[in-house]
Amino acid sequence: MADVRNVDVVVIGLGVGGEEAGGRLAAAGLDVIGVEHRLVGGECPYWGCIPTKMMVRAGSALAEARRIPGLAGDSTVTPDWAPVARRIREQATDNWDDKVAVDRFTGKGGHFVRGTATVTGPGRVRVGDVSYVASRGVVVATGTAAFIPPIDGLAGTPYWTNREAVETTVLPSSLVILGGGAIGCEFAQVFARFGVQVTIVEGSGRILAMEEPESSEVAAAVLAADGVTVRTGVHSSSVVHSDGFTVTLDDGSTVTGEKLLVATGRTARLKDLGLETIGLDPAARFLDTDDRMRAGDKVWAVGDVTGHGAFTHMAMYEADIAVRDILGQGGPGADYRALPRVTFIDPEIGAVGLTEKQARDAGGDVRVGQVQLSYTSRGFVHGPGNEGFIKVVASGDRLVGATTAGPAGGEMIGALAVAIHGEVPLSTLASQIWAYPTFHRGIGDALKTLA
Ligand SMILES: Cc1cc2nc3c(=O)[nH]c(=O)nc-3n(C[C@H](O)[C@H](O)[C@H](O)COP(=O)(O)OP(=O)(O)OC[C@H]3O[C@@H](n4cnc5c(N)ncnc54)[C@H](O)[C@@H]3O)c2cc1C
Ligand SMILES: NC(=O)c1ccc[n+]([C@@H]2O[C@H](COP(=O)([O-])OP(=O)(O)OC[C@H]3O[C@@H](n4cnc5c(N)ncnc54)[C@H](O)[C@@H]3O)[C@@H](O)[C@H]2O)c1
Repeated sequence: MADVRNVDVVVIGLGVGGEEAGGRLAAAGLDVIGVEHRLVGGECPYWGCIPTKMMVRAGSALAEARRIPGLAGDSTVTPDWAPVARRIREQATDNWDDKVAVDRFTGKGGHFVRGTATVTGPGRVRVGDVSYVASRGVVVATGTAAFIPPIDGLAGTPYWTNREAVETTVLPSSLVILGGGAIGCEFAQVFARFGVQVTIVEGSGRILAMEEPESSEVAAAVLAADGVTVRTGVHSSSVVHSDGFTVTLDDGSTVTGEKLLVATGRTARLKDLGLETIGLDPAARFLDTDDRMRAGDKVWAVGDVTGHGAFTHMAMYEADIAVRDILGQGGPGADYRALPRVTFIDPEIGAVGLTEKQARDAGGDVRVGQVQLSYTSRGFVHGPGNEGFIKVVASGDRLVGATTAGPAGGEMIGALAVAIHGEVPLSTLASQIWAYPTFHRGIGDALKTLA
């Protein structure tokens, strides 16, 4: 007979979104159960954003040092993975121990339960032998796992996902990466800069296919300059592992690598959650939500599971909306027009809102402006490492999308996100003063070319 406990809210999954929602609700005085079966904090701090950006930082340091000749003298660069692996263990992940994060949650008044949660009915969640009955409701924040494509021979081989790639203390001599999205490209550049022979196999016609075609071109050029082989428009038909991996592609060619990293997208963790007991489809790719993050009666969903964009800032944003709704505080509902994202290769590729194609498909009077970063004063001064561009997409008298690729591309995009979020008229942007000689002054140049 299960032990039954009455509470206010159960949060399933204490990753980025769940920890934010649960912590805030507990701090507001609700009786909150937070359930996590792995590590509190989720993918971002342990196998995602934080450790991978430490890797990117290390790779960028090597690249900058290699740019010294011609700019500032001579340099000899000897890459060593040991400090990167150490920093990931000691500073990012506490060796994959979440004590600090658990204390952070309980310090706000949340009740932490380590285990796997299953929904058993409206407002009801079971963890082990305990059934929780949540009077206010349940927040589903179970995130995503790496999607493993059904490639002949792949299952059962010791392939890497992002988790093994982050945890590695020893670099392979060669690496095949399946998938040229953000994960594939970020890892490819880092590992290549540390001397690994990297091959990306991307099924679609271009890497970073979700972004502007110009972003894909810049990414392909800089990855090639770092020694990465990029194969696009080919899928792998089979994988064989013996000493290393041999991947056969559907054009009959093969690529080989000591290791194989699968970076072909993510799958929402919804399957074994018991969603059918509350009238939701466990086979759905993502959970449909309204603008208050409600997925059903007394059920909220936040973060990667909603499919609005697998980003930490999205999980935090949606958690905030759900918290306000549960607490009856009102405020603005979800608005995804100004969703920013940054692919952390060098140059960083920042983007916000719609691509040119998405804007044209949506109809309206679409105009586009663009400037190459090397044509701006700051890009010229910067010299080596100044690859990139700024592209702005307008519909009517407002911006609806933008891309900022370049050094600090991820910082530049902030200005354009404000313009889109705040619906700033183009005439107001045109009269703005942009500091000289900054990279972001190129935004003013790009706006002048709108046509
Ligand atoms: C390699 C990589 C790099 C990334 N880099 C960036 C970046 O630079 N910037 C950025 O914005 N985003 C980045 N992301 C994406 C970011 O990590 C995710 O968007 C974010 O973690 C989503 O948060 P979440 O709360 O939705 O899910 P998660 O962080 O995945 O958390 C979900 C939690 O739920 C738990 N859980 C699942 N099912 C159950 C259950 N039944 N019972 C109990 N617990 C359960 C899981 O163990 C997990 O801890 C990256 C992702 C990867 C993989
Ligand atoms: N900097 C960041 O914010 C950051 C970094 C990493 C990840 N993320 C998040 O994680 C998500 C997942 O990243 P991702 O790169 O795995 O997914 P993705 O969907 O962005 O890219 C996956 C790529 O794999 C390709 N692909 C799929 N099946 C394939 C196959 N069998 N063979 C070859 N190619 C195949 C797809 O065409 C696609 O281009 C991203 O969408 C992003 O939201 C964000």
